[in-house]
Amino acid sequence: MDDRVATLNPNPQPTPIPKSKWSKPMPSVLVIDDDRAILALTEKALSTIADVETAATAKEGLEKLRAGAFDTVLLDIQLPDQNGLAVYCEIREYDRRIPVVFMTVEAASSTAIEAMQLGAFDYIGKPLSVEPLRDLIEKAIEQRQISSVPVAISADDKSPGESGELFIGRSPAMLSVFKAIGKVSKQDVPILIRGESGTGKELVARALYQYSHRSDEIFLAVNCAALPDNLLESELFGHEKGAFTGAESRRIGKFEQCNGGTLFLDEIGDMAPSVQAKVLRVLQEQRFERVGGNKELTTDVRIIAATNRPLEQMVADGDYREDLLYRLNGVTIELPPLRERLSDVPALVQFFMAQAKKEFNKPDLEGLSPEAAELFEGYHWPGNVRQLRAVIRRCVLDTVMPVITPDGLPKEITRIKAVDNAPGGAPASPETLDGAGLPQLVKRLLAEKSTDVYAEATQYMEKYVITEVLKSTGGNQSQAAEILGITRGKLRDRITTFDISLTSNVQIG
Ligand SMILES: Nc1ncnc2c1ncn2[C@@H]1O[C@H](COP(=O)(O)OP(=O)(O)OP(=O)(O)O)[C@@H](O)[C@H]1O
Repeated sequence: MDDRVATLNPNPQPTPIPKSKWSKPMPSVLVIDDDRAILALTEKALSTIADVETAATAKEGLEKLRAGAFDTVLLDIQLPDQNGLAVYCEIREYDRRIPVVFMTVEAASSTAIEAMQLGAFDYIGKPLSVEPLRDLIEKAIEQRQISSVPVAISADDKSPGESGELFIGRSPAMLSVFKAIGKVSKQDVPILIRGESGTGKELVARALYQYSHRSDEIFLAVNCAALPDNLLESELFGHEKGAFTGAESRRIGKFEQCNGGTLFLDEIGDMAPSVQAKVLRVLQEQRFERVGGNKELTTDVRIIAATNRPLEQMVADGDYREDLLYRLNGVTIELPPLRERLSDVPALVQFFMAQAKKEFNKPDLEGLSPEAAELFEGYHWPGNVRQLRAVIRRCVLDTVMPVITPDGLPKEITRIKAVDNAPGGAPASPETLDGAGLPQLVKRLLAEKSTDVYAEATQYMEKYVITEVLKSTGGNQSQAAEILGITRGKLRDRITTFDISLTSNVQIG
């Protein structure tokens, strides 16, 4: 280890990486309400996540909107000089991609519901509570960033400009991906993006949207794995009042809200059969019903879907509808894992290094030493580009030297040569697979300055839980799936992913 580093930092503690959730330094939010107390409250509540501008009338709000560049508008439903819906229509006219969140007095006023049918982002009831407000506005800002930060496709060194993102790739595999994006973005057909986690599927979705004929229309994203099945159905298709316990008013779903626009369905492999059937119908006929409703609604939405799941295998296991796979699979863009295109690593390193140097204000940092660069190009990157980006950010933040040497790299990268260089193979974990190993694992990962603590700890827990349940069923996978509350296909998927051996881990046979 380098002496100077040791002297400067004898007991290295991982330094928290500042959140750089947004591509711009600080997003901006416009709040329009005639109640001064609400303006003061929202300004204070949102000041940690955004620059907040306020306006007390519709006129003032619309003037400010046109003069500034806002990422979200928080709008009172009833203003002294104009009705909220009319104001919404003017905002929409100006830029229909700015998310608008309504503040309502009744739980769900008919105006708010009408506005959502026209594409408003959401509504929130008064009196406002700080946490839910902040969460909702964060979601709205994220939506705005996803749809409006330009994704520049680059096979060379061109800069993305001040606020854009660069989609890097020079390998033949990535050049084919770029070609495919160019070819299909203007065709109004559903597209399925496939690839492991962290390979850039969301970037492809955003590029497809931005180069499409619908680029001035709304773009909404739904992560199908993030919601339980019944909530996902209601999120996508909406529900009627009284459709289920807790459905106190009508709710507009994403398919209705996104009419005319593009809907990005992330993790489309993680949908219950009932939701799969409804999505298939929208794909075939552009028709659906709200949950608990019998009125047939039509929508004109372009679907871009993404998954990292083995859909063909899931069809074979009876966990996924073949007709839905067939519909989705018409146009597919396949993103190869980073280990299969290691020639992209130098350009990615250069790009993320430049970003991190700027962000952490380290203009004198020269880059990676040749030995460190070689390790980067020899590593198998199980977390793909997301992991590479996180490692670079961590290294840039932590280094006190002008050049990053192997000593400054996380152990999983330097260890790899000695431990396991097999493509896709995860480095061996010294912790035993009993629940007690978790604190030990987290401690080790922190000491190693890992940039993948969440994924590694979650995998450890998942592997532990699945192994224990399999033990309890004597290796019977159907029973185990039932007890775990997951499908057999998902269980099989996990057994393969975590390399759970029924003989050595579960001790069957
Ligand atoms: N080729 C690339 N060039 C530049 N940045 C990239 C590239 N690929 C991925 N990234 C960056 O890596 C991170 C992960 O990408 P993204 O979210 O698109 O992956 P994903 O495949 O959608 O992952 P998941 O399946 O986990 O949602 C993002 O910060 C993205 O900007």
